[in-house]
Amino acid sequence: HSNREMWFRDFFPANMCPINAKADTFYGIMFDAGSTGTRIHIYTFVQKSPENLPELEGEIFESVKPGLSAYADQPEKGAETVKRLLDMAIDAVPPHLWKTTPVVLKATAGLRLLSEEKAQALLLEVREVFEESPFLVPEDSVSIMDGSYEGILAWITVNFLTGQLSGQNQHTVGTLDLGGASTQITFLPRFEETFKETPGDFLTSFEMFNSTYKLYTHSYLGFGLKAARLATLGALNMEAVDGQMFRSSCLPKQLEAEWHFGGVKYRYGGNKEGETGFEPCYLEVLKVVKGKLHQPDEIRGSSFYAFSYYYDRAVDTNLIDYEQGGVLEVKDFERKAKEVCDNMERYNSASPFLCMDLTYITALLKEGFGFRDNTLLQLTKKVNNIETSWTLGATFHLLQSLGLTY
Ligand SMILES: Nc1ncnc2c1ncn2[C@@H]1O[C@H](COP(=O)(O)OP(=O)(O)O)[C@@H](O)[C@H]1O
Ligand SMILES: [Ca+2]
Repeated sequence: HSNREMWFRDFFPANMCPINAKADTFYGIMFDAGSTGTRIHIYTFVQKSPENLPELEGEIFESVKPGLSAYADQPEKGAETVKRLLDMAIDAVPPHLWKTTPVVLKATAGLRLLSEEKAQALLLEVREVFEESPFLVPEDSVSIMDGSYEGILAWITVNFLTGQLSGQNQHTVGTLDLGGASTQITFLPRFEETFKETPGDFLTSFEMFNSTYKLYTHSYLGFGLKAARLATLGALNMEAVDGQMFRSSCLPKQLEAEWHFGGVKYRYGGNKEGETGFEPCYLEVLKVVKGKLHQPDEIRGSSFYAFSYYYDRAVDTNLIDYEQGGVLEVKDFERKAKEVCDNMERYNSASPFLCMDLTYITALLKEGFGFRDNTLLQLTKKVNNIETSWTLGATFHLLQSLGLTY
């Protein structure tokens, strides 16, 4: 707009100015290619004045299952799922803003676990879908995200949404993300001790909104909930063994079934003659986590935000409400694990993996990260109606790199 057209701006409060209402709205499209599903987040921002940060106005969210890695041998079909989601953005973004709206896809642990060749074939097909769209396709718009970014960006999202990244008196909160194939822990250390006793590759400096944050973050590949199921069954990285039956005391005795993950078929079942229940199950699961994770002393007493499968399993067992979320203690997961595992017949109609999943979450929190029984977990799916996902942090980072914000 020329200055002449905008002369009346000064006569209106910014948010009532008739031109402001639309002229300074812009969009960002971020795809989360997770191991269990692909999701599109279309964010709307409003730049109310040039000297302030743009404000997040809203989000449109949609998802499909399974994830891209399920199309390891049909990359074109995989990219087709992305195209269908991108069509939503065509409807959501006004046509005159298409060519300035960036679109980016970041894949997480599902693609990290595929062979380089298969992963690249998928990414290439997705890139073609983007190039054929009317949106702005930045360099490197389709990639596998580094695990440490996954944690950092989720931390940025949660702390931005809870208002901890603006103004003084920042009381940031740590984040726990439990995906299908990997799990992340991220927090801002308060004690010098933590920096001293932490391996260097668990610490990253990150710049956002004119501040530098030195964060503790790590992504454990193969420690997501579904990968942990395979590890517990002894089936992780066992692609070669066809038709083998994997048994566990964490599954209903009479169960025999098949399961597809990452394009591989697994047969699994309960301990027909042997033991079942929480005690033997906990011992099995313990083998997967014990001694495998770094335990920062500082986190033992502090509270964390937890989402993804922590949230889903807490909902499944009525520990929290699906809409509201809630606050739990680590020991609540253990109590539920015992209840479910020691009464497996009663929970048969739910997922046969419920006992194993809850037991794994308990072991991961206690023996993996070293949390106390009474550590508080804030379970949230949305804050102010925005999904608590790394995608928002990634979109801020993207806007920053495009010079649209700082
Ligand atoms: N928009 C979302 N925000 C936060 N978590 C989500 C969202 N969509 C799905 N999830 C959760 O992510 C978990 C699945 O992890 P996923 O992202 O597929 O695997 P990974 O992170 O290991 O690649 C599920 O618990 C699912 O509820
Ligand atoms: Ca994820």
